[in-house]
Amino acid sequence: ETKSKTAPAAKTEKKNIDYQKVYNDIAEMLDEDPEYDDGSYGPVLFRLAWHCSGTYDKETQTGGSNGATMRFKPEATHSANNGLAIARDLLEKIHQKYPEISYGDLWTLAGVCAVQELGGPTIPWRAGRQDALEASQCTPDGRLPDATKKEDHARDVFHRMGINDREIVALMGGHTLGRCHLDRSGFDGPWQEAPTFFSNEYYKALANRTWIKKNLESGQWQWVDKDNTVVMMLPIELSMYNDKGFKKYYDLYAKDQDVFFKDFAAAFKKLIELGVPFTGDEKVYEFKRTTE
Ligand code: HEM
Ligand SMILES: N=NC(=O)c1ccncc1
Repeated sequence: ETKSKTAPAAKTEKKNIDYQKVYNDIAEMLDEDPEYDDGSYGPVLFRLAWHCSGTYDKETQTGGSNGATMRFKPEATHSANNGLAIARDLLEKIHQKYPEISYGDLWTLAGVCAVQELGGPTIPWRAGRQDALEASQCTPDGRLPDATKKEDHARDVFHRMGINDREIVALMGGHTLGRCHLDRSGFDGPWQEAPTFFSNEYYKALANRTWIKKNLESGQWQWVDKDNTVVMMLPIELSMYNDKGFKKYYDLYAKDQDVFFKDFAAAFKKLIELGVPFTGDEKVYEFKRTTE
């Protein structure tokens, strides 16, 4: 697999981009349509940041957030990325206001903003991603995880990125936000009852709810809570929860939200920085929304 060609490594820092203003504008946009899903664009923006990063392969050093190759087919229209044009189109409005920012920096900053503004931990972020000039050869096929598979598939996908077992379980807590959509993935519903609040409820749901199988009109099946069938889990998620190597971390995060927040922030920073050619002298931001 060949790396996509990126623009000359123009140092993004020298473009004097006011990243605080970009952050504030993204934060402002999150709840601009109260009718969208559960009232926030945060979850779909956060999913974009993960999907544009989760294609990384540490052996071939291909994929990842550098390049923002989801702007091009086949990635843009791949079924694993169904629904993410909503996020890319929302951020295109921000990019028109700040055309100097790379798409990879914009998409990952939006993921950080979504988590932080929805109550999650502070995630250190730095600029340095360059826009690819053309599509990458690495499509999501086999790179992003398949919800219908089992825990060994999850390990294959994340270990390929260089993400270890504890980091995998921490990152799965990202499902505390948002929901599945039948018309995007064929699955349906949220993982917890407050899907626009970042918390450790995802782990508590796995530990405390009683799960039964539900067949879906898409032809897929998923787990639903016996007592509240709105709340769901994907097939792979109960397989992961019951895996001996993963279970101790699920139990830890269900008991201690502070440890989850600390581990999630570190793991998500690692994920969105996979494969990015940082020089090492980029400024590291820890954003708080400001009103300038
Ligand atoms: C085994 C790994 C994973 C699998 C199989 C998986 C699968 C899925 C599926 C099938 C959906 C539903 C998409 C839709 O119908 O809209 C989804 C949504 C989502 N995923 Fe994952 N995911 C995984 C890991 C992650 C990770 C690591 C994160 C972030 C750190 C993440 C964040 C999200 C978010 C925020 C949503 C909701 C998006 C929305 O509300 O529009 N997922 N995931
Ligand atoms: N978060 N992961 C996803 O949204 C997803 C991953 C793979 N295939 C479909 C959807």
